[in-house]
Amino acid sequence: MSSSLAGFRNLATKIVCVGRNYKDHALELGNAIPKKPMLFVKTVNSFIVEGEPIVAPPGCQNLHQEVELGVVIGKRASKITKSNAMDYIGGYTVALDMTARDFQDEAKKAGAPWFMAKSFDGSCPIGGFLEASAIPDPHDVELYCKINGKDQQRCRTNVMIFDIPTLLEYTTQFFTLEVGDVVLTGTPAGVTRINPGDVIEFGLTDKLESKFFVK
Ligand SMILES: O=C([O-])CC(=O)C(=O)O
Ligand SMILES: [Mg+2]
Repeated sequence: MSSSLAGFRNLATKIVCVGRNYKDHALELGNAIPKKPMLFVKTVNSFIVEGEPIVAPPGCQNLHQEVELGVVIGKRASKITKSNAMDYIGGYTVALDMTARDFQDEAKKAGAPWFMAKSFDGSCPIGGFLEASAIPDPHDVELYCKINGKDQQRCRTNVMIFDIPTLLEYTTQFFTLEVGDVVLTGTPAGVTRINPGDVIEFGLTDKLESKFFVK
C-alpha cells in the first residue's frame, strides 16, 4: 500500500464512467442492455473523501448512490489492446457515482448530456487505494453498499457485461488515460433515493471500506 499512486486523486485528470455495465441495473431503470461500452465523464472536482459530506446539487429531488469498482491507471494508456490492458492498472478503488436521477431523467427526455446529473461538485465520493497486486482478479471481488447499516447493493464483479480489459481497450481508442485517472466500471442493481442524515458505507468485501454522511 506504499505506492505513490495512493495519492491518485491529486494526479487524476478525469474520471471515466461506464454506464449500464451490469444487466440488473440497466433493467431496474428500464434501459436497454448496451452492445458496446457506454461512457461519460466526471471532472476531478467531483471527488470528495471521507469526512466531507455528500450534498445534493441545488434543485435535485432524487439523489441516487451507485457503488462502483474503480480502476486507477498506473501508466499512460492510449490505444492499448485487451491483451496487455491489465499492465496499465496501478490499483483499485471504490467510489459512488452519485447521480441526480431527476436531472438525468430530464436530460434523457431532452436528448441532452448527463453532465448536470453526474458531475456536480461532490458527485464522486471515493474510497481508499489498493495496489493492483492486492486484487489478482478484479472480476472476482464483491462490491457492496450499505445505507444506514442495511445492505442496499451487493454483487460480485464477475457479472460485468464488459470486462476491464475490454473497457480499457475501448476507452483508450478515443481517450488517453493518464496516471491517476479513474475508470468507474458501472453499478449493479440497488440504486435508490438518498436522504439527508443517511450514512453510506461501501467497499469491496474484506478489502476496502469507506463511510460517508449525507448532509
Ligand atoms: O446512470 C446510470 O444508470 C448509468 C450508470 O452510471 C451506471 O450504470 O453505472
Ligand atoms: Mg454509474
